[in-house]
This record gives sequence, C-alpha cells and structure tokens, in this order.
Amino acid sequence: MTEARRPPEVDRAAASRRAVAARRERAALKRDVTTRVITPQELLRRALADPESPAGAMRVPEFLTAIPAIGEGKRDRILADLAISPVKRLGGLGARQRRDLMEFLDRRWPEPQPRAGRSRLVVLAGPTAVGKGTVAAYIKEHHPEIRLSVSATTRPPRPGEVEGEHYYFVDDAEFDRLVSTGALLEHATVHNRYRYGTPRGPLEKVLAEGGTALLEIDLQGARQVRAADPTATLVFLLPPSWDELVDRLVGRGTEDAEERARRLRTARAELAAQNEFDYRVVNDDVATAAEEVVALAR
Ligand SMILES: Nc1nc2c(ncn2[C@@H]2O[C@H](COP(=O)(O)OP(=O)(O)O)[C@@H](O)[C@H]2O)c(=O)[nH]1
Ligand SMILES: Nc1ncnc2c1ncn2[C@@H]1O[C@H](COP(=O)(O)OP(=O)(O)O)[C@@H](O)[C@H]1O
Repeated sequence: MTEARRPPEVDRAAASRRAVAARRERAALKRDVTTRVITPQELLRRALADPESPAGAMRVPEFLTAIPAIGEGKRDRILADLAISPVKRLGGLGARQRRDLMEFLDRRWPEPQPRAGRSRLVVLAGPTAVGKGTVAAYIKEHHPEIRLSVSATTRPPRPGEVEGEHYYFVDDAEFDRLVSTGALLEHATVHNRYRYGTPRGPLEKVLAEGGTALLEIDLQGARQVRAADPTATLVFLLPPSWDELVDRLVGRGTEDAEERARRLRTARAELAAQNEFDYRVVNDDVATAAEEVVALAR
C-alpha cells in the first residue's frame, strides 16, 4: 500500500507518535538549558540553524521559562519588551527579533570568554560521571608529556588500583599531616565522604621543568587552585546533554540509586559554576574532547 492510500487512522496514529516524540525532544532540550548543560544562546543558535529541529519548533515562552531565573512574570515582560508574540516559535523569529533576543541573552547571561595569559597548570573539572577520569586516562595514554597529577586520598583502593599510579592511599592521620605541613596545593572532602588532595611537590617540579601538569579534581579543588594561582588554566567538562549525564552515571554502575540522586544534585550545583572556568569542553566523543583539552593546555 502506498503512503497516500493509508487509512486515515494509521496516519493519525503515526502523527500522534511523532508529536509525542517531538514533545519529548523539546522537554529534553529545556532540561539542558535549565540544568545549564547548554547556554540559552546555544539553544537559540541551534533553532536558527535548523528551524525544523526540536529547538526550532520550541515556542519562545517555553524557551524563556527554561532559563534559570525567568518565571512567568519576567517571561511576559521580556516578550513585550522584545515585541515577540507568545505563539512564535524560535525557528520562526524574524531577523530583528532574532538579533534582539540574542543581544538580550548576551547582556543578561554572558557566555564565558577565554582569558589570556594562562599557565601550564591545567585543571580539569566537571560534574560527576561526565567522563573526567576517562578523558584524563586518554590524555595520559596518548600525550604522556602532559603529566597527570596523582592525588592523595583517604578512600580505600579499589581492585586493580595501584599505589602511586592512581592515587596515594593514605589514612586520616597521614592526610591530616599532609594538610598541616602544607604538602597539598588544595584538598577537599568529595561527595561528603573521603578526602582528596593534590601533592604540591611533584607539581612544582613539573612546572619548574617547563612541563604541563593536568589536575583532575572536583569544583572545590578547582576554586582553591584558582585562588592559589590565578593564572592556572581551568577547563570545565560538559556532557552533551543532561540525559546523557544521567545515562553515564547509571551505566557506570558504581553507585546505588540514593548515591546517584545525591551526585546529580551536586552536578546541578557544579554546572551552575561553569562560568568560573576559562574554557568549556563538551565530552561527546572521548578522543575529540581529550584533544581539545590538550590543545588548551599547550
Ligand atoms: N579536590 C580534589 N578532588 C579530587 C582530587 N582527586 C580526585 N578528586 C575528585 O574526587 C572524585 C573522585 O571520586 P570517586 O568516584 O571516589 O573516585 P574516582 O573513581 O577515582 O573518580 C572526582 O570528582 C575527582 O575529580 C584531588 O586531589 N582534589
Ligand atoms: N564521551 C563518552 N561517551 C560515552 N561514554 C562515556 C564518555 N566519556 C565517559 N564515558 C563513560 O561515562 C562513565 C563515567 O565516566 P568517568 O570517567 O568515570 O566520569 P567522572 O570521572 O567524570 O566521574 C563511564 O562509564 C565512562 O565509560
């Protein structure tokens, strides 16, 4: 049977399935903006590049309320100020409306700009399960000239983990001693459990020899490194989407449901801090993301 001869109820069912799928895609995109996995500008750029895409099909009021800090009242004022009808879709905005909306977003939520004069002390941070460890391992394997800092931790070793290679495994008393003698550049309690810190000695040696050091640490640590050395290069690793982040955390299978929920709450807070970083890299493909980090480190 050809397309044209299909009974109408089949077409209706197919159309309703397509509508449900499109709604789901728009909801996922809104979640990406709400959780700050993508900037509002990024969503608008996608909509303008392809008006037929889920981003292009999103209505402007829906888009605006996905942005953190915009409620219904603010949304209506913005629509009035920019003279945009509430039934408009992002993909259907006129040239002037596109420009005004983009300028408005740039004014209110400036996207981070790369800062000049960065040093060879490179910090890689990002939300749980975004792939920091995977990207760092790739860099270690393919770019051995970039020295991966080995942290001290009070966490017990997991099967296969090697002392001095993955971590320096220490007890609480030894960690206290490292802190009190100033042996750590930064240290933090991560995920409310174990303590982790970056040994200062090996790092200073690498930098003194003109090498590049990569620190894979959490947000608290990144902030302390920034305070200790304002020229450090801070890179924030982002997931391609919020749903993908959740999938990676579940897929890794190393945390139970309660721990996963706790880490996802922390992830939201960490994503909200990404503007403190010099660069953002999306970890869609591991090799591509790792090479981007390497290029920034050079
Ligand atoms: N501040 C800080 N965080 C660290 C350091 N080393 C590792 N981390 C962070 O601690 C977390 C490690 O969590 P966990 O899942 O227990 O261990 P993993 O499997 O080795 O990542 C990650 O978020 C790391 O980025 C460090 O030296 N300092
Ligand atoms: N680019 C990617 N594409 C698909 N899966 C990835 C990617 N990067 C990492 N992963 C997977 O996501 C999970 C979390 O990665 P991991 O490196 O442990 O994250 P983190 O160190 O940030 O907590 C792992 O199962 C890993 O294999």
